[in-house]
Amino acid sequence: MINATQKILKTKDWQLLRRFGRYFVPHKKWFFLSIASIPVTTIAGILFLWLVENIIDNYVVPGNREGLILQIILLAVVLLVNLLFDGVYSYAFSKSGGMAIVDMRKELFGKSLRFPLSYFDKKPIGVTLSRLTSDMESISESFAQGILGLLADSIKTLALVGYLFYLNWRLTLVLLIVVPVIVLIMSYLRKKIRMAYNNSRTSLAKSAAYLQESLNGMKTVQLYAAENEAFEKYDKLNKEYCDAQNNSNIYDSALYSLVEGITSVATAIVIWYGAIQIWDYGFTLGILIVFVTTLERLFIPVKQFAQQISTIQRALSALEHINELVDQQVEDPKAAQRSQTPQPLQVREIEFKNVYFRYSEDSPDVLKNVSFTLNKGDRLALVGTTGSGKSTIIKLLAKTYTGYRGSIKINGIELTDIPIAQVRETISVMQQDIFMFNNTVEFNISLGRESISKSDVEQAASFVFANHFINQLPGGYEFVIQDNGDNLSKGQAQLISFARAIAGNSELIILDEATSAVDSLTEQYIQQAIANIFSLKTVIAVAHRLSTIKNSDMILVLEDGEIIERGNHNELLLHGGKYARLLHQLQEENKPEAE
Ligand SMILES: Nc1ncnc2c1ncn2[C@@H]1O[C@H](COP(=O)(O)OP(=O)(O)OP(=O)(O)O)[C@@H](O)[C@H]1O
Repeated sequence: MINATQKILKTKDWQLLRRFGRYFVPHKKWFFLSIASIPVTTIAGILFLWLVENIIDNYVVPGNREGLILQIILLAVVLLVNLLFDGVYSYAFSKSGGMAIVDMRKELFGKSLRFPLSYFDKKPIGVTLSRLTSDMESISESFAQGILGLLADSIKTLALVGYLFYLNWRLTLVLLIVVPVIVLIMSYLRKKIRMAYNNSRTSLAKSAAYLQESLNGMKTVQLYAAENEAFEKYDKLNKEYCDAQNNSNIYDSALYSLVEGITSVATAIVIWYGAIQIWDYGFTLGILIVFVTTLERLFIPVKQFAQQISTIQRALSALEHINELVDQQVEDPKAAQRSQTPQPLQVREIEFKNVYFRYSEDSPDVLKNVSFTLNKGDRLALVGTTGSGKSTIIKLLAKTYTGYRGSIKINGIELTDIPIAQVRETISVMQQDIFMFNNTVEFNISLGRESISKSDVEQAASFVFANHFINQLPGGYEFVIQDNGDNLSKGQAQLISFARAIAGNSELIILDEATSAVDSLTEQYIQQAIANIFSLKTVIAVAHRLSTIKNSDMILVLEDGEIIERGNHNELLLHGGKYARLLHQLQEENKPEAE
């Protein structure tokens, strides 16, 4: 049966199993305990049969009452030992498997926290979610029901077959004729099962991704009365999943029924041939009963083998999916080994030199020949129409994306040579789309970073004028912000994001200014907060506010990925080019703010 298992599993599967086998190493104690109990249960199983034969042929048939009780007690003891060690086997095996899967989940979640953001651009969150939840669950189930049973059953069956050969080799050979037939059927259906199961996992991941996206975008869905469309799309995806699942079940059932049918026919043949053996070769009744008992015992694992293989196929398919996560490059492979977070760089100079960038090989350059230099304390504003490449400059500097051509240096060191963790410690990005965690105001500012104390949080909030509104919230810093900041105004969320960036104490602040209009008091706070940040830090701002632009030392005007104008506010106004037109447009759009 082990050979059959090897045939059923391909080399790639063995590689997968070997790859994931390393998670068992720390729990090998339990694993070996379970393995050690297999010989005990195997010997107990054979001993049981031997005792049955002995009792029937030497006590029951000759009517020998003396000593029968002792034999029966022995039989019971052997059965109990068998049961006990069966229990030890399952417990220890499940324990090692369970712990290995917990470790695997922990490691992969930790790893996915360090996936490059570009990974999440390409893969819907729901897909990763489904890998870490349902695929893991599937492995855990298959592990307990598939591999666990298969291992013990294979050894027990081999021992049983050996014993049957010893009792009567002819009858045993007849019995074994069915095995190659079963193996052939299983090899044929294996591919189908794997394919069907793969399809069902993929459609589950798709529908999970859509579900997650719809729940996240619930407000938009409801406000645009798009519930029916969302429902229909989910219904379709759900049906696709159901169909894929059905397909997988059909192959599963076909496999099980075929094996069941073949074993029933084989049982009939064996009973017929066994009867002939009794008439012609003087079989004892004891051996006949042992054979009939063993037939059942032998075919139970053979039948389960089919089930176990299909469960293992499921696990392998889930492992294949999870393998994609294992193979996914993380942003900074050495980060996990570092015990301390790296020190931020003391920024003296940032230099972009002839930088070109495109998001993928087959798309056009979105940055072309971008060059500029920024010194400590400088305030740089990036302006330009939508899609001109402002945010891309920031994403490159923050190492959200790599693969630029040209040179980007901080303090003369090429960005590619600076570990990503150090870049992130050096730079704080105030994002336009602010993500709020379902947690307190304090957590949303500190983000749980150990180096940031409660007083750091309060200082940062006062520095950016967020303390005024925070103190008015019920519970102040303990006020719980709902999912994505639904119970805060846009302006308040912006102030919290300012405090979040300042609390990190980074020297270089990147401000991706939000365009959303806020009330005039909050606007005043925001402008004062930006003025405070400008007075203290080196800042690069994707600027939309006139005040931010005017207060910058240098303005870069971007168009279609290129810097078309550069200078300060007055110089650019005098020049009367794109900047002057953009400014005019801004003043028109935002009359109350224009000075
Ligand atoms: N993740 C991405 N994948 C592919 N293309 C992208 C991606 N992000 C941005 N782009 C493209 O790169 C170009 C520059 O985008 P970028 O976001 O830098 O512009 P922007 O000037 O910041 O615009 P806005 O003011 O609207 O935020 C655009 O054509 C955009 O479609």
